[in-house]
Amino acid sequence: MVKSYLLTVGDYTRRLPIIPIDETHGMAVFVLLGDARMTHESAKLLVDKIPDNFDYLVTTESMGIPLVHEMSVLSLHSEYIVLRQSKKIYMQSPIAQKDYVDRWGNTKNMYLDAIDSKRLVGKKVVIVDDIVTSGASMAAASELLKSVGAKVVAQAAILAEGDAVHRKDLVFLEGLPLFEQNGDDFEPVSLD
Ligand SMILES: O=P(O)(O)OC[C@H]1O[C@H](OP(=O)(O)OP(=O)(O)O)[C@H](O)[C@@H]1O
Ligand SMILES: Nc1ncnc2[nH]cnc12
Repeated sequence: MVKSYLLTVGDYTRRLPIIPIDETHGMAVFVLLGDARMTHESAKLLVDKIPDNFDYLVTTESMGIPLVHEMSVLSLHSEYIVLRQSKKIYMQSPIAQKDYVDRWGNTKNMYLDAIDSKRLVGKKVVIVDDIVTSGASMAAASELLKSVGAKVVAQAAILAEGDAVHRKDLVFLEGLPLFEQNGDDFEPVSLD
């Protein structure tokens, strides 16, 4: 019985609080933003696992941003691309991946600045995120990138949560279980 979950990535261990996500399930909350050591460690390990030969790392805001920044520095790529969750006034002709359904059942959009889309035509990209759960964000990013002519050569995340551990098309560092509620406590759902 646990109310927190100990996660180790490389040399660092974090105690993740478990919160209820519905009446019967819980999730261990992994917040990368602000954790410079974990970001650096994860970036170092992920860079070693993705193909060497790519043009851009791409992420969806927001938690993936520090990670792709660090991975770009480590892999000697001077630029990276961020897909936005809202349309910004300064975006010129933003390209939208519309109405994808996230794992909470919410309808979301994803936007790419047309300036970035021009840079991506025919380029090899690696999509990076902090965590993949339902895969909805990664799938929407992949569709959007392919629609502008980029070639997705790998998909990578620090954590694969729940059933995402079984994905063969995902490079990841660690599995993170989902949890079943048992009274006031939570038990991890097996990742097997
Ligand atoms: O595989 P999925 O079910 O799509 O879940 C994973 C996504 O959820 C989180 O992002 P969120 O949309 O919560 O935004 P954030 O990065 O700003 O926290 C996380 O950073 C991933 O992008
Ligand atoms: N376990 C988790 N912690 C924080 N954000 C998430 N988004 C999806 N799964 C998450």
